[in-house]
Amino acid sequence: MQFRYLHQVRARNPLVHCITNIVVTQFSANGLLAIGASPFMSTMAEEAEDIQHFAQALLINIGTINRSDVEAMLVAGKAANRVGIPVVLDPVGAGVTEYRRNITRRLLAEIRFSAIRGNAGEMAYLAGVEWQSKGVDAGRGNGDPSEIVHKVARQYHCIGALSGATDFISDGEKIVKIKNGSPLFPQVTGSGCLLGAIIAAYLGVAAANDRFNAVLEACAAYAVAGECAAQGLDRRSGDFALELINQLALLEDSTICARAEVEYV
Ligand SMILES: Nc1ncnc2c1ncn2[C@@H]1O[C@H](COP(=O)(O)OP(=O)(O)O)[C@@H](O)[C@H]1O
Ligand SMILES: Cc1ncsc1CCOP(=O)(O)O
Ligand SMILES: [Mg+2]
Repeated sequence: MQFRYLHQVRARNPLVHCITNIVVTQFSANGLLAIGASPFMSTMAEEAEDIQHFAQALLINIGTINRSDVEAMLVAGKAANRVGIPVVLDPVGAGVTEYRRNITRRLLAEIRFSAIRGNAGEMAYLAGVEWQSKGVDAGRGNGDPSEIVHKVARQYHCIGALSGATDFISDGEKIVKIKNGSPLFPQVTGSGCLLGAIIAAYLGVAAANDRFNAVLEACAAYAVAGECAAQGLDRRSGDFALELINQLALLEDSTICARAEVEYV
């Protein structure tokens, strides 16, 4: 498989407007800088419309959402849809409380998302598949992740990306799995959220008819960077968080090409 989007991201330095959670804001911004994108973290409804006129992509992440964030997300999301830039949803903990279920329903009804990225629990909730999520973590379930991601992509007319030990990506027709990664990823809070931000950066440089490949490449690049970062670290998850940022900065399309284990399902 050819990998070419990382080069595009570095060449074009897309501005990614992130309305994200307070746990991960700095980590996400540093990860975006490392990959070659330009983060703009703003949660103000007052400027949310203006930003869409100069940003290349918008990320909406509901991890620690409050009332004013919801307002900013709706203003930003609708403006991004009007302007035509891609919008990514990270439905953190979407199904676990009535509050999050209501907000998720509203966002999905009022905004068209180009991609939705979540862990198995979050994506199973969106697909209406039985699953035991554990707060913001994936939890446990018997559902087939490839069916879940396919269902999310079909239902919301977007690219679905279900992350975990194996990542699954679908456009509602094709389904691909990526086996790269590291067990240190789930030991670092914000590692899923950063993937959502990087997907937004990749979509920010992709043509509208090539979004499946852009999301696939973003997931593969990120998982490969994690694999490189984990080398020799044993269980040192603190070092992994730092080294992941270093490896995103050092990553080359040729490394992704040599290491990525991508298979059609
Ligand atoms: N057990 C694992 N082994 C390898 N990679 C993993 C594992 N769990 C998650 N990942 C990787 O971690 C990144 C973040 O995904 P994930 O942990 O599912 O997100 P979240 O933090 O939202 O639950 C993805 O690149 C995924 O491939
Ligand atoms: C721990 C936590 N609590 C609310 S949001 C958040 C961050 C979740 O980040 P990620 O899904 O990337 O681990
Ligand atoms: Mg998450």
